[in-house]
Amino acid sequence: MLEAKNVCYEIEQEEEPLLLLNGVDFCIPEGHFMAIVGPSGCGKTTLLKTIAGIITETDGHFCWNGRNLAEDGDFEPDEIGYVPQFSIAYDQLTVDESIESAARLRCRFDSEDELDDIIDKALDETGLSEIADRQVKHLSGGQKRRLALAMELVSSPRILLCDEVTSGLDPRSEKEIMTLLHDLARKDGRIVISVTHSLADMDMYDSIMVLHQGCIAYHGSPRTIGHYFSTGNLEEIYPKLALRKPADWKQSWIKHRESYYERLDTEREHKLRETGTPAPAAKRSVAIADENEEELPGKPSQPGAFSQFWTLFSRRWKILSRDRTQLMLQIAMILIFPIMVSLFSSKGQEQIIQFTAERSQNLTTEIQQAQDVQENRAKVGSAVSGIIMFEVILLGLMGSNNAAREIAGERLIVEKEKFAGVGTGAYMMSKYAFLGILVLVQSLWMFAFVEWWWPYRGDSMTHLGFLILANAAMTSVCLGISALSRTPDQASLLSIYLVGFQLPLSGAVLALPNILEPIVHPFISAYWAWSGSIEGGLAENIKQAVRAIVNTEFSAADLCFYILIAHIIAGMVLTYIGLKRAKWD
Ligand SMILES: Nc1ncnc2c1ncn2[C@@H]1O[C@H](COP(=O)(O)OP(=O)(O)OP(=O)(O)O)[C@@H](O)[C@H]1O
Repeated sequence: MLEAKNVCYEIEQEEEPLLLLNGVDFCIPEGHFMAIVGPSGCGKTTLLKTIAGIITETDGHFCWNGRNLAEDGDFEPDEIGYVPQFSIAYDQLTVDESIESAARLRCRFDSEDELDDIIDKALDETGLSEIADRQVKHLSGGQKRRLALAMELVSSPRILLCDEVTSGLDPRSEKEIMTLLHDLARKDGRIVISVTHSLADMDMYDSIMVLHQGCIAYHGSPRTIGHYFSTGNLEEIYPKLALRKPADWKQSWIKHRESYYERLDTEREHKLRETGTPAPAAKRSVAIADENEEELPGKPSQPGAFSQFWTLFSRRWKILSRDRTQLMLQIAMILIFPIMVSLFSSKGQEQIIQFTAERSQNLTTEIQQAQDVQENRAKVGSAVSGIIMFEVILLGLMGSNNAAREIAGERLIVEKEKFAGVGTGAYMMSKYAFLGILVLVQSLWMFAFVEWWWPYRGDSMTHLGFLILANAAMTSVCLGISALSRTPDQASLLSIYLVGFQLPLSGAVLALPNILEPIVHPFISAYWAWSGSIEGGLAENIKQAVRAIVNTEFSAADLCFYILIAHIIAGMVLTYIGLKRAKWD
């Protein structure tokens, strides 16, 4: 039994308190199918979110089978299912894969056969078996709603909360979804609460709650709603609500509540007798439940963190492999960026070869050609510095492209999956593992391709290490931005700015004013990768040539290494903080 006891939800708006839920009281027994209706903005979704625990009531509390959810802990993730207004399935996956992914993330099972049974049951209950292999992007609106329900059913929740799951559907699909919800309430004694705008087929519900500006104006049988509002036409209820203040409706309901609840009890007992189900001890209106009520047997528990990580990680690869645009962009960047560096490097190559050759000749020849060497040295220094910085900047750009939308672009799905029990750590590590592979492929290919055209003069492995770190640092920081941003566009914009500032603020082109350098450089990963690669890896004569043309001080390779690692860690911390914060809106 689910009870609400004087639940209020208040927010501050323009420094004024605004009561979105005003003393909501109700009691819903098992196997009950309830609609929450009311004019737009009356607080339906807010009530659903407080029941789900997505937002916390500012006064009052909910009880679930006698358990005070505010004091004794919220619902377990597998006790409650929440079908939001937005889609929670990836377009690139099939119906079957979406349900499988939901099941792997939410349920612990002993064998693949058990998993198959869970998936088949969800497909069967929602009537999706025949289109199990169809991709989500090809589903109709009604089929998508069914899929959302199927993804909730994998954990056999005792309460199913549905937010506008019939909105935008044609009358036939709407009826089908309502019949499905009705049947789901009848099965396993599940409570199904459906927020809806539609006043069609109200008879299918066991009870209807009418909300008016956060107050309950009515909660009772669909057969008595017309009598309560003194109208034979349900469409007239909303205009009638506007005729009285919400507080008056609330008082009126409190006065008449008991008699309407008794009628609801009678109807319920009648229904139970019809279906041959024994009546539970507690009636809905009395609000007394057995605190020691047993859990339904056979409920699957949550899977471990590694299992969730692996499901998320493999799902991410599957989505990438089927997302043509993303895949083509990745391939284009991986292939084209190194070609760009190599093309630009070809001009400096001749001088570098000459310069290196001259240095290897005997001393007398070198002195004779000293003037030429001086000239060449400037060209070589500028070419080597430019090529390394070009590689670093392009890898930074790839890093930003890798990560900027990675979390912000699927934020609502993340929230939904967290709500269903997916751990923040598992989610975060799946992103780092996925992006880590991209970083390695991008950096290795950039290094190998450019190396082939323009062999690095010095310790190539050090150079490679700094290229990987440059990409990893930018990827990690941009993932942090993505986790903290409100929208994918905001995350993209911030990340692009971050990349855009790397070159001018690195000091590779023009030295920064002395006063700014120590303040700005710690945040510029391109500086540390460029500096580390030059200081730590280049042959001494080339290093001297670079030093001669750059006014910026280089830092020791060890320091560059540690600062880039610090950038990666800072990105991880930001990502964790961003993921921990709930961002449903
Ligand atoms: N975080 C918030 N800040 C300010 N106002 C809010 C916030 N959340 C909700 N509201 C306001 O509270 C009221 C109730 O919102 P809610 O989404 O619960 O309404 P609803 O009945 O579900 O509306 P609809 O039927 O249009 O979806 C609305 O006026 C909404 O603008």
